[in-house]
Amino acid sequence: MESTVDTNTAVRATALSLESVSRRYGRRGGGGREAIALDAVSCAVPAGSFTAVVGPSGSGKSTFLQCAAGLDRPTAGTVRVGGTDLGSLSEAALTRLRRDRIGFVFQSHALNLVPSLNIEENVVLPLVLAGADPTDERVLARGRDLLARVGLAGRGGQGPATLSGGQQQRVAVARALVTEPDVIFADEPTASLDPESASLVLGLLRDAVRIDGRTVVMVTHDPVAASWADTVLTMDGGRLR
Ligand SMILES: Nc1ncnc2c1ncn2[C@@H]1O[C@H](COP(=O)(O)OP(=O)(O)OP(=O)(O)O)[C@@H](O)[C@H]1O
Repeated sequence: MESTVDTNTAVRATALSLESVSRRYGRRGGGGREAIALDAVSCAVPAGSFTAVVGPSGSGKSTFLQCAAGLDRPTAGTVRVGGTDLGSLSEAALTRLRRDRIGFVFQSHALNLVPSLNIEENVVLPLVLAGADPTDERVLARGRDLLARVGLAGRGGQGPATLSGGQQQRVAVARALVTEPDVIFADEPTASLDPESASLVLGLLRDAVRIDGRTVVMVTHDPVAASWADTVLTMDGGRLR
């Protein structure tokens, strides 16, 4: 096992930190000005909190999430997840960190789940990718427990296509919880849902924070969704307001 988790309590109390993180994009074809999607952004997200990142279109929300979650590498600055400097990791180590210590819920339920796997297999997929035996009773029990938690007990043997969009997003939340990650990143998780389904998904994310002490960072353009968070970070022109 890699000893990447810092045992210093002060460090562990911050689940995610960005220090002067910038992400610049060169103009296509090389001419003209570069785009500064993130401009020296610094913030510290405490463990066990629910943070929403809001702001107008093009303000840098997606770039913030991509850099914070190790899906993109910043041009400058430092991102730490659970005390680990993502910039110090090789691509392979970064992939392992994303798999084991970060949970993801994406915007489109169609993109979240693997259609060829049943619902329970989707939930335990991060454990199986990390080497767990999918037939191990403890793995199966964990999948069943999480499906019950998101209100889908007994549906594990079905395919994702048999569920509504809102139900599929609840499966995605269950999967994001399965590894007990340091941070769960949610990118517009309710964008394609009706208000009732959206409330169920947001309630599950809030419970993950309140009951399990998980840390959730959610990008949204929806003020109602943002109102479920403890802290709202507002982006404007690549900066935090
Ligand atoms: N691959 C890229 N190449 C060039 N510019 C980019 C690229 N990705 C993003 N940008 C620019 O960076 C800025 C921030 O984009 P970003 O997608 O992070 O904003 P956003 O707040 O998530 O927007 P939206 O709410 O519309 O998704 C925008 O000006 C965008 O045009």
